[in-house]
Amino acid sequence: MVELIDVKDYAQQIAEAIATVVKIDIEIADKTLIRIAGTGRYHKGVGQSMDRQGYVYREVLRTGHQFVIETPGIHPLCGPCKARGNCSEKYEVVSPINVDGKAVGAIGMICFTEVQAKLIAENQHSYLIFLTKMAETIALKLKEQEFLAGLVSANHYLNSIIDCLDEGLLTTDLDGTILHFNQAAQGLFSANLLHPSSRLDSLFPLQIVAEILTVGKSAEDVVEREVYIESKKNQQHMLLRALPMEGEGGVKSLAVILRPFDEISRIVHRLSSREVGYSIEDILGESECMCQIREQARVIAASKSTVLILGESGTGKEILARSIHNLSPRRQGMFMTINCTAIPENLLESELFGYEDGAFTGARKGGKIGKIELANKGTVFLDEIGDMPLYLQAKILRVLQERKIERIGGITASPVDVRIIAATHRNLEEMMAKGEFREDLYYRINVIPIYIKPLRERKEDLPILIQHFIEVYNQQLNKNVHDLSEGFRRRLQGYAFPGNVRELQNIIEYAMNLAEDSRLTEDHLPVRMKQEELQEEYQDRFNLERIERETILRCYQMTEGGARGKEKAAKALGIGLATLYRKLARYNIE
Ligand SMILES: Nc1ncnc2c1ncn2[C@@H]1O[C@H](COP(=O)(O)OP(=O)(O)OP(=O)(O)O)[C@@H](O)[C@H]1O
Repeated sequence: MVELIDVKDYAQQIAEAIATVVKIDIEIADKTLIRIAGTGRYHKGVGQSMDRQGYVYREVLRTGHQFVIETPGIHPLCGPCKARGNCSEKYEVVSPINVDGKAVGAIGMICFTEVQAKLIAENQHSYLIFLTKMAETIALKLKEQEFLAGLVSANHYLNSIIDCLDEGLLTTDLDGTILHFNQAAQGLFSANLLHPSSRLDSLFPLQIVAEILTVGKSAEDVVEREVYIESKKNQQHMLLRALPMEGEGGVKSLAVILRPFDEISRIVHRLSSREVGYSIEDILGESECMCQIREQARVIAASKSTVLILGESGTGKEILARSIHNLSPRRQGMFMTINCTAIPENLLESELFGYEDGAFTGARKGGKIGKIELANKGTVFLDEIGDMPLYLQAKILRVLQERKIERIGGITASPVDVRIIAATHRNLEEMMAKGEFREDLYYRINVIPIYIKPLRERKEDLPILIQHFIEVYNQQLNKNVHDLSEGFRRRLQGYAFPGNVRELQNIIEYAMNLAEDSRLTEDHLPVRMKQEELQEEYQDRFNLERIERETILRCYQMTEGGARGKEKAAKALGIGLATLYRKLARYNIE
């Protein structure tokens, strides 16, 4: 809030101007009765309190009205004054200085001679109007000062808001001269590079500057480009966004916003990671293989070394890779899955490495960042690496060796800090032997190999996995299944699960959809499983030939052997001697 004292110099000028014209002394006080301006004998007392003699002023401030005192010293208002009856003043006119209807001070004309007093008395009306106008002039100055102070504080406020931003923000006119910038922007550039009136082309490459300035031509265009800024400490990879600032009369300036690229990846990761937040505890299984894998994942998570996960489709290679990432110090970074089979070969390279502006016909303007670069400070999961074409294997090898990435059409390689986890269901050694997989890459990625056995070789994991998927689908399908028929169990136990855990999950989902009560039975199994011949173990258990061979062997072993033994065995088995000889030969028993 601006006070009268804040415009005291102006008040003094007004007081002196009036005094010069009317040849009468002027005295101005604020609302606390401090003399803030004065001429003649009052000049000395500027800054002092009028508390003990300013009784007329006090009344003017209280009422907000103008007062004319024709008999100072004996007027009733002068009652408490110590100069009462002995006052040197001859005539006094005091006007309030009103701001928004409130008296914030008072201005008075004080006569010390009879001549002055007579002059005012004879022209009282004109003098009163004049003094009122002067009071209004001071009040206006005060309002103006208040308005300016408001502007200054709004400006401070806006500056502190833009200084709060983590993003670098700068504004420029349509010719590329910098108008304004925030602290974050200043922190980005080398000393003295960024200052009011510096030029955009001293901060960014000419091509980017040209693109930024095109934004000024239309209020709708926005330009987004990657830039590398030579900052105070090092080179910084930033995303630049330029947009027009619409003002009165159209676009007169542009805003340029700079964000660190890493941060963008982190945001993408935060937004996309919710459904993929696997932890190592989500990898179920009591088999020795699974227990060892969980243990190994915990140990290797902290390292940066490449991991190669081997296993058939659906064994959980991807969830293992995600768990390793989530256990690692890189978990704040991105987990980027690249399925080398799913992406057409001609697109895979640009997906992985990105490209520069104009790298090839049809390339997007401004270029494109590749997935490996996007995952900087995170993990890249190269799924089905066995399906990666040989020429790309060479490029991946370079990333692993040099920790640098070069975009298609690029001339320089930029550093990239990613951990690679590769996976495949294929036999890379066989592929290597046939020349389908690079030997050097194989040894680079095979630093920490992890093999996940197929589900049929770790059937002891079945109960916990079945239980888990039943719980999942009880929730999803709003069911209450908690029991399995013996037949259901036996079918699953005997099944070979060519699709591994993924197939088991599908089977349970299917059965849960059909289940009408709390029990899953054989009837709920997919047709392919019901039609399936009894599976390996089952087949094996009831295989007649095997049983016959074992019976003959056990029986013959109980005899003393030789011709006599064979006779005894044939008799015990209830078959002829010739049949026994035939079967012994067939089953290779001797
Ligand atoms: N040990 C496990 N515990 C819990 N769920 C598992 C396990 N293994 C696999 N799954 C589940 O099986 C499905 C397939 O897993 P995932 O995609 O990780 O397998 P993959 O080996 O990467 O398959 P592909 O090679 O076909 O890509 C997922 O739904 C996953 O949650």
